[in-house]
Amino acid sequence: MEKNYTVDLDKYGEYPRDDKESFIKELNDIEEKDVVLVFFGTQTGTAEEFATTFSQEINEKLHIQSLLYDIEEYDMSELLELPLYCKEKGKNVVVSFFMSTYGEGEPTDNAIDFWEWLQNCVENDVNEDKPLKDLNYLLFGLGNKTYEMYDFVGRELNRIFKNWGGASIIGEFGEGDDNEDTEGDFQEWKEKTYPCLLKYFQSNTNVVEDEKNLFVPSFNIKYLDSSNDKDVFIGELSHNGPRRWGYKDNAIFELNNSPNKQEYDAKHPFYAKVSQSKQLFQDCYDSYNISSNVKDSKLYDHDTLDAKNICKIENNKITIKRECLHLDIDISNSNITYNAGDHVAIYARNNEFIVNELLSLLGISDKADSIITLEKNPKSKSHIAANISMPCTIRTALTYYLDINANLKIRQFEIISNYTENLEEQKYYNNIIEDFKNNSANMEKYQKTLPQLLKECPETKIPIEVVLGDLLPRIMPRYYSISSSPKTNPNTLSITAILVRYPHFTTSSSDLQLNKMVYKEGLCTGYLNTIYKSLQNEGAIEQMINELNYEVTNLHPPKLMLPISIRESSFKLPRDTTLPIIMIGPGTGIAPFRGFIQERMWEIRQNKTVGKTILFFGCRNRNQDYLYREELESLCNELEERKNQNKKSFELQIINAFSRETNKKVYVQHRLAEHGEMIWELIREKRAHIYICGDANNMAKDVQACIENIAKTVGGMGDNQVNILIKDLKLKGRFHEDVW
Ligand SMILES: Cc1cc2nc3c(=O)[nH]c(=O)nc-3n(C[C@H](O)[C@H](O)[C@H](O)COP(=O)(O)O)c2cc1C
Repeated sequence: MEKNYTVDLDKYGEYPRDDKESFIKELNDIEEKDVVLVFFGTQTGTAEEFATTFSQEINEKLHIQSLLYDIEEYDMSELLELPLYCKEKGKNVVVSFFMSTYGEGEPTDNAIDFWEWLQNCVENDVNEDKPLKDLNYLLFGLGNKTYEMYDFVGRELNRIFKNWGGASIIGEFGEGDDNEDTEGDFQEWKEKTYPCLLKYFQSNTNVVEDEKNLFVPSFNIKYLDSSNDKDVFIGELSHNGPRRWGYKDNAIFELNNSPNKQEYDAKHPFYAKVSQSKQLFQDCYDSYNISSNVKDSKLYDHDTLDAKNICKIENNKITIKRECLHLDIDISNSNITYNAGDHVAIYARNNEFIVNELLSLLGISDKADSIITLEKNPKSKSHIAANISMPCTIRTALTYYLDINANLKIRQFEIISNYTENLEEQKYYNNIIEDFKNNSANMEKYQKTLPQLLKECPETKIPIEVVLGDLLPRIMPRYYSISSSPKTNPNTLSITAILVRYPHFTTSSSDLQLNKMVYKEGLCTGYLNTIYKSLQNEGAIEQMINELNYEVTNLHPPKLMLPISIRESSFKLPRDTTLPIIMIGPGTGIAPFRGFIQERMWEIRQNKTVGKTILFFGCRNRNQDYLYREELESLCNELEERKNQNKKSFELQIINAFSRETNKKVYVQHRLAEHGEMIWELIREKRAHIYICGDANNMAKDVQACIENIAKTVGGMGDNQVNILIKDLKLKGRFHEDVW
């Protein structure tokens, strides 16, 4: 496309990378004059789901063309050119953003380039020019109010756009609070936004909500009779093309087409062998009361989820086993490096049994291994990109690309409701949609996955192109704090994962009464558990190697290997090893601290001077869920012995809070308060670093409040001084949080 409009872009600085697409070019390729551009910045997929819903709904319900974009893939500096381009071409464009906040008020990984560029522009003070003065925008920020920097990215973006002269077409911006009800917030925002959009585009269409069969699938499915092996995706994420695995010298390795040594990153994870895995809890259970409106509490799904061994129902109570896994992941020959405190991304896949179950419920078991592609449906105005890498088999799409384990959201119920002729089922879907409109919190009742819903509503027949193209979100990587130090073993990286399991109650479509118990497993921890269990079988690895074959319809990534990549974190030990550290990490919050302690042990064995190292750890009971107890005790003994032998040693103090050992609930913050004087001395006089890891909702806040209280009671500070102290500690990198 020839650009015959000019803006002096030089002074705004280069966009961070030059491999970006041009959205102006794509805008130019379509005939429509009125267009909404929809960008999303997401880490775990919520912003993408909202952006997709928004984009689809304005196509379907408002009949306005929209284009949906992953912000990472586009040169966002074109925003500055957009007003002029529109003027010249007579286009009417609204840009919309769905942006999540991560870390401590940071952008998501896919928004980093955009964010860097924006910051650079702000530093260069371009707002003098009001470069966006003819740009109309919409913004929905996603965050969680328990974080200090709530919706920082959304708020900051709104501030910058306003400064640059942009105009929000609804006069404000939306925010979704994950701590309360993001979906409800989104619904409210849409209700305000849709009439404004129609008004803006002077459209005569009304928002059509209740008309049936409005939904037009975005794609048609095409079955490929045969396909070149090399083109068929078998579950890999990389844009660089399919991967193959081979086996040589006792090791499985990736057969790489490129002669260069492979660099592994988020788009191309490394398939790592799990070299060791073990259970860390003993006899630990969670108990839930079964409410009186559950008519028939019996276990369901027990074949696929091993429920009989995990849950018990007795006396109106359901008891679910708590388990925590330790996995050592082998990263030798990968070139991967990490630091203690970094995160590892794990790319989970769906449970094989549930995939088979879904295939059967969809009535397409016979087509599971057919190679397909999705092609744009000419009848649809939708411009969404499919969430799967194509061509691939239907089984591959449902195993590796699409999250079939996620609870359905309202938009999905709306789509599904188009695909049943059964009056009971229709009534059921209408009820859910109505209930949600009355109060979005009602969705709590309808937490179910697609396979669960199809079991309840067998007359619902959703075409596979809708399931693959419109219905299911993509599987997003899950992040874990690494629980080891590379200093101890550069070829191993460990994770500590508590298995996510909780009870669910299903309804039957005919009476809307809760009537069956289902126990639900988290996607990634369920996957880790499958690997753990498989590795307990003798000969598991040999069997996996035998399964590596080269028939395209049978090809899959090695089943027992974990696709991983590293995400750097600012949660780091002080470079000066002599400084004391205070670590507070109950439950799996201990993970990075295991790495920190390993690293300090390594330092001392190298004869370095290491400062006082204190860990506050909390759990229920020392005999059930005290993570790494033996290991920690043995390290304390080793240090004691070093002292006795007049070798260099350091003080490792483990202070425990066991919440269920006595009648009184004791948590880490209580133990912290008991040691107030020592904590204060370490902070004020010894330049200690403080680290908090674990639950963001309660623990992290209570711990910070406790430290503030120590500053007041022991340090004699007033409220103002305490605020300054905490800000100062954060600024100087002496107060770190890794919370979720
Ligand atoms: C590790 C982590 C850090 C987070 N940091 C923040 C934050 O600083 N501010 C905020 O408002 N929300 C924060 N959140 C909450 C997310 O923004 C929120 O859950 C959002 O809905 C996620 O959207 P996504 O699925 O599109 O990534 C954080 C969440 C996690 C897991």
